[in-house]
Amino acid sequence: MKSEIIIAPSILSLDYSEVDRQLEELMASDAKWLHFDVMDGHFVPNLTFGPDILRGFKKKTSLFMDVHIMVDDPTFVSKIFIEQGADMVTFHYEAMNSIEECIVLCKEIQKQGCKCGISIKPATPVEVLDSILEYVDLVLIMSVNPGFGGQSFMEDSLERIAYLDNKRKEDQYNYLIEVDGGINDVTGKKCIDAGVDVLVAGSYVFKGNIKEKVKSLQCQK
Ligand SMILES: O=C(CO)[C@H](O)[C@H](O)COP(=O)(O)O
Ligand SMILES: [Fe+2]
Repeated sequence: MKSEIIIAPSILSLDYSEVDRQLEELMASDAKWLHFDVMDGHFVPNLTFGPDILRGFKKKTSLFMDVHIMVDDPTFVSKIFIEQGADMVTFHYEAMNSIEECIVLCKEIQKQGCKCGISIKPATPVEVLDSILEYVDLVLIMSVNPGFGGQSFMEDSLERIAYLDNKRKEDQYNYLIEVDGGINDVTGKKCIDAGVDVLVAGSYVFKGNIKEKVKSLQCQK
């Protein structure tokens, strides 16, 4: 079955002196999601947006809000962003004490009416996620070390995507597979071939013509 790839431009790379114009271009593009990177300066060495910024974006656009929290305390932070209208909250396995604790938080997020994703950094073996796969709505494979936009795609992410795609077919799970970091028209195509459903792209989309850049990433599975 063919399904459309979802493009999730990351607002980490938005030009904040031209937010209105860039958002309008984005809304006129084929992008259906907006990827919202939350960094706390501890889990990753960078600081980004708080919940008020999400509320502001919600007033401007009806794009699906894909909130990626790179924080030490996902239980506390997820609640705050759900209250401000997150449609999906994706937290990191590495920020939690165990996979059992991840499953508990996943269920709590879903109970609050939000979809839940789980993410792993490049150095974490993908198999650690096996027991949470039946519960999550999305798995996010980080294809760079989280913290900054503009880094190069790590090629071994492709095997991790293929593992999750096979597992989903074998065990009839329903999660989406998302990839984040160094995505452009070349690396994006490789990820699609490996089985990805959602491409996050920051610097690639916001440098140049946004509509054309989104289109160049969008193709059929
Ligand atoms: O989570 C992230 C960084 O931690 C961002 O979503 C990601 O880096 C997007 O930027 P780019 O497409 O430029 O790599
Ligand atoms: Fe991200």
